[in-house]
Amino acid sequence: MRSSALTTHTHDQPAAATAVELTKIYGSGDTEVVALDHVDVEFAAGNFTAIMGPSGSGKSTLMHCMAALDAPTSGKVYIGDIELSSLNDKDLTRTRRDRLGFIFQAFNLVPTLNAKENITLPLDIAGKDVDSEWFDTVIRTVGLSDRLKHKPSELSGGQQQRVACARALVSKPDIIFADEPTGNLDSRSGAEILAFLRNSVRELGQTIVMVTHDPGAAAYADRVLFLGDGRIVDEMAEPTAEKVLERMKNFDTIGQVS
Ligand SMILES: Nc1ncnc2c1ncn2[C@@H]1O[C@H](COP(=O)(O)OP(=O)(O)OP(=O)(O)O)[C@@H](O)[C@H]1O
Repeated sequence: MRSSALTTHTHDQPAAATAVELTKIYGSGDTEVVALDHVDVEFAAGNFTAIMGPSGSGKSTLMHCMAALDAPTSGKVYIGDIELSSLNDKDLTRTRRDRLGFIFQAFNLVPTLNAKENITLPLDIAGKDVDSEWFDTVIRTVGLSDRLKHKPSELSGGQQQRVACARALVSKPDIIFADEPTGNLDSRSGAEILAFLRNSVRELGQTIVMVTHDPGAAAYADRVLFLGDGRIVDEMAEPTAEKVLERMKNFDTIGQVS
């Protein structure tokens, strides 16, 4: 069992999350796969970052290690100033619950609960009060005011993902990790979700890290990180879909087939 002492880490600029020399190796011997190879990265607070790269480049592994869903082989991950490997299981669960929000490709809603109940579920489980003013702001941001009594089966895919976005936003997490959040949506619903995520960064000050394969989705971010073979090989500020697509094409020309 690890110590529960919190290790502090000082930054020149406060970052919502930081990886230092983050390495993840799956398997051993002949079957060893280096999924992340000494990755150093900071995710600035109040920023929207997209992570792109060919299939197998380590995007999901990076997100899972940053989000305390998987443990690194070596290196450190910080959420704010908290170093994750310094936490015992209980503190890790609490950190995940209190400081992190998640949006997945599959909406992961509870079918028997209505939209409002799904949105407040994490707070209810944590025994925390719902800040009704904040709840209203979030609901307005994601445009769900007239759908709160509906069960997931009575909502479209886009509406269900809006519920998942609201659920992630409502507890005011330090950072939201989104894994292909528009992967199951038609392009119009996907664009709506991306606009909500963008708005939540601009208007609510939310920090978001999103894995995507879609250059159009990455263009909503402030910054795009490009992973190749478990390393950050490039990054782009003020991305456009065209610029991201061009950059992704370069991966193919150097043999990293997507
Ligand atoms: N549980 C695991 N066991 C063994 N190898 C794994 C495991 N998870 C991931 N890998 C390997 O680690 C590498 C990185 O995988 P990862 O899923 O992070 O890539 P990705 O960029 O998210 O890929 P995709 O775009 O296809 O989802 C791949 O070679 C993958 O096969």
